[in-house]
Amino acid sequence: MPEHHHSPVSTSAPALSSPRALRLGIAGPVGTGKSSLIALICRALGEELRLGVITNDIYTDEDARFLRSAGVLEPERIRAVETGACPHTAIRDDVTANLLAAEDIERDFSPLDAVLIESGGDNLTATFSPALVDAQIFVLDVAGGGDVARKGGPGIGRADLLVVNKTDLAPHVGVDVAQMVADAEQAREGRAVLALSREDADSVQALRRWVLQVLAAHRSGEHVPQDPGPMAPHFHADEEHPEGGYVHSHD
Ligand SMILES: Nc1nc2c(ncn2[C@@H]2O[C@H](COP(=O)(O)OP(=O)(O)OP(=O)(O)O)[C@@H](O)[C@H]2O)c(=O)[nH]1
Repeated sequence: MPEHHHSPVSTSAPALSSPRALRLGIAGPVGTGKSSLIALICRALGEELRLGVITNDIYTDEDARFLRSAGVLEPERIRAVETGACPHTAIRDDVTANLLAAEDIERDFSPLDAVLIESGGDNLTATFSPALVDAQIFVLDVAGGGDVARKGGPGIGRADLLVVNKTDLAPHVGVDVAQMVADAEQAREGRAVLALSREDADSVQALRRWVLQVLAAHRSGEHVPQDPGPMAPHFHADEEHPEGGYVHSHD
């Protein structure tokens, strides 16, 4: 056999010249609407962009199943990482499982424009490592109270976009959305804040524009991934533990 052989891969366009998919993280406390926001992005952009989704849950693939049943993307384009432990670890300290999932989905559906990665867990300050995502959205909702945005934390203060979600509920929970957005803008020193509701088409359009803008900046090389900083120490419930759980941090 000769030493050399012809590669079936075209050599005219080196793979490195096309930037890989934008990896966009979505974090935020439990129930603020992360899965729903991913569904909104898929509905608003699924026709014009090639998308993939990765969800993180401790022991289930519940979020992935919700998104598959919402019918916003082909089911194969939605994958679950079961973290088996603190889901924040899988997006912050040991991102291996998520990186592998991102690389797999990018390869299987090549080329993809963006991969949306949903954080699991319940912590108010969960942040993604810039080793995993190029940009991140932090989601709060009005039902969590108007004060949350003002109190801040790494995700709230320094994510690329802060979403104040479910604004349609504001009148029912006595929250002044304009005030909550103003407080958030102050806590974020002018970084982007978006008041969102799935009931408000204009706000969904604004979310769509933001994603397209970040994608364009990622492709042109203008976008520089930021690290919002490690999340604050937090409590994990654990039945086996004598005190019912333990506090740990991701420094
Ligand atoms: N009124 C209203 N409800 C919403 C909106 N977006 C999401 N929800 C509801 O909020 C609840 C939580 O939404 P999810 O998308 O499951 O939230 P999540 O953050 O992914 O939840 P976990 O994965 O459990 O952390 C669901 O009952 C949604 O239907 C919204 O814009 N307005």
